[in-house]
Amino acid sequence: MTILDDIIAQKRFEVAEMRADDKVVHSRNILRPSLFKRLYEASHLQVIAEMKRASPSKGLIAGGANPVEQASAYFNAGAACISVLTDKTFFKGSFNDLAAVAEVVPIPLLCKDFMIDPIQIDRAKAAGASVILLIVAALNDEELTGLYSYATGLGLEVLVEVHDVEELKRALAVDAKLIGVNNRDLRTFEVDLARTEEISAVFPFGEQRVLISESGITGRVDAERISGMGAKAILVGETLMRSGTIEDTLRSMQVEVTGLSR
Ligand SMILES: O=C(O)c1ccccc1NCC(=O)[C@H](O)[C@H](O)COP(=O)(O)O
Repeated sequence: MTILDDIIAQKRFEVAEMRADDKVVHSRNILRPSLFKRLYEASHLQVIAEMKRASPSKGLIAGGANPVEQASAYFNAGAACISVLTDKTFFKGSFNDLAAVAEVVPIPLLCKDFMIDPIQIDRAKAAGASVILLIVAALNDEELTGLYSYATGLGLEVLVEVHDVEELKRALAVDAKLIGVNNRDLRTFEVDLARTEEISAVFPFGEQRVLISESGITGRVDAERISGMGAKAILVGETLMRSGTIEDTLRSMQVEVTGLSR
């Protein structure tokens, strides 16, 4: 069993609980700008800034973090999108965190969770998300297609996460526009920015798609390296959560995109 298997087993249990319980966290439904458009048109690397208290690989990162304060700092520094980890068991997050952030920032909002069932997508939307995550490694082709069309049918954008070229092919088969490469192997926790390099070498940049690099990004030097690969955005959690100067740290990563991205 890998950690991803453990997480998915927990999600099956949570989905059963959601079906039995009609308690839904609602947020005001604010119309948010398109994340795809924002990233596609960007000349500088955009930051998807994550609210992350803990993780399976690092344990406690910022246990007492306040999602509203964190998101406000991200917004003030020009984040393109805010990602909120809503998983409770492994990341100490919640849909309440997402709903609280939705109340205070007007930019795209990503519900970062391990989606295996439409009811989770309903909950994400109700809590104010405008973007959801689908992890190719956690879904078969039928599930990926079904959840992708369910989410887009609700007017949500979908970030499809891949880790290798085979998974990229599966993401392209559902016509994903926002494709994230997770530099962290979710089975072994090994982090290597070369994962984004590998995917960027075969990425169809000419087809109105954007490449996003996720995980293990520690600062400006990493951002410069990734911008040279043609990625339009980075998804950053731990580095921002541990920073004593969140706004400066975030701004330092908004470097010019130097790679071929269109
Ligand atoms: O972060 C983990 O340990 C982890 C383990 C298993 C599944 C997912 C995991 N993280 C989710 C993410 O994708 C990251 O939170 C996100 O990309 C930000 O990563 P980082 O900047 O390294 O905190």
